[in-house]
Amino acid sequence: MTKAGEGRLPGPSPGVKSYYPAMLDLEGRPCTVIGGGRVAERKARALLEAGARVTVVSPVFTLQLEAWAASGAVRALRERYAPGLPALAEARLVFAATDDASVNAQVCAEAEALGKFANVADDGAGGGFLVPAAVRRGRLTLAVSTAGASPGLAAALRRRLEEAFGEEYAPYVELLHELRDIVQQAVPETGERQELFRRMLEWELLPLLRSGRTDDPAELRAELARRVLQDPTPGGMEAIGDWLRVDARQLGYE
Ligand SMILES: C[C@@]1(CC(=O)O)c2cc3[nH]c(cc4nc(cc5[nH]c(cc(n2)[C@H]1CCC(=O)O)[C@@](C)(CC(=O)O)[C@@H]5CCC(=O)O)C(CC(=O)O)=C4CCC(=O)O)c(CCC(=O)O)c3CC(=O)O
Ligand SMILES: NC(=O)C1=CN([C@@H]2O[C@H](COP(=O)(O)OP(=O)(O)OC[C@H]3O[C@@H](n4cnc5c(N)ncnc54)[C@H](O)[C@@H]3O)[C@@H](O)[C@H]2O)C=CC1
Repeated sequence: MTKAGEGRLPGPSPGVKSYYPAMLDLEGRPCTVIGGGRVAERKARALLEAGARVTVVSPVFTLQLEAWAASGAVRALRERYAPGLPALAEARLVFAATDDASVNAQVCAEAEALGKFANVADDGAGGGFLVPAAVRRGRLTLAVSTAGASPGLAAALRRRLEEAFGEEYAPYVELLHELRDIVQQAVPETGERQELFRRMLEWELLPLLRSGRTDDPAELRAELARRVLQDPTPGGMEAIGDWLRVDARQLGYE
């Protein structure tokens, strides 16, 4: 560990664009996509998955965007982009996804002037933020970005992550979340809590949760919660680890 004041000042490596990774809560927040093609549809889909209020602006939409508009999932404004658009002024995030580079640049400039972050489909360096390729497993998100160097590589790595981190991670993370809440209530001392969390990560839960291996993740969660509450100590966590191994053997994995 370096002492305060020592070493190189934090900053991007020379010559390499260094983006700041963040998880945005867009639930209920207005976001506007300019354009109605394939790329606009992909951006709109990700926004809907995040619970944003989505407006799309374009004279023409894909069939999927049309369907979302008809069902009320998105608001569709059938017009070409022009500066001063209220849907842009009210948006938290702006996406320029038309096939016209000059329109995308205009959208980007207007968003910038209004102090908004924009994503520009044909100019990664332009707008303020990029969209990474992402794998979602419940509360777990794995995101990959190449800072615009190769979106195809980001997508390929996403596919590899999808294989390596299966659906079982969703109940796994849910389980850790629930047990974490329990330990936070039961153990007042931070250092002790950290030790328990560390040991929980050593439990062999993932093979148990892999599809078809345990009947009911909620039942397993309840049983683990009971055991954690009974003995919230490092020894208790060790004992649960042993119990899980025995259980795993009974289920026929070892
Ligand atoms: C800069 C960025 C801006 C942004 O859009 O945020 C951007 C820009 C551009 N993409 C282009 C092409 C393609 N993009 C994809 C796919 C994705 N592109 C995404 C993000 C980003 N793309 C941002 C950088 C992300 C990063 O690097 O970190 C993903 C990850 C997320 C998403 O869009 O949802 C999503 C994969 C999702 C997934 O599969 O999981 C494919 C593959 C496909 O379509 O299947 C191709 C064709 C193959 C190829 O060209 O590689 C072109 C050239 C257009 C042209 O030449 O005409 C530009 C413009 C330029 O490079 O300047
Ligand atoms: N960032 C990314 O992931 C990718 C970006 N691209 C880039 O994104 C651009 C768009 O790609 P696609 O969606 O496949 O094109 P597309 O041709 O399917 O769709 C273009 C859309 O822009 C709309 N549009 C055109 N002028 C407009 C205006 N003045 N106001 C509002 N809407 C307008 C059209 O109505 C159409 O809906 C491409 O030209 C390419 O440069 C391409 C592939 C991936």
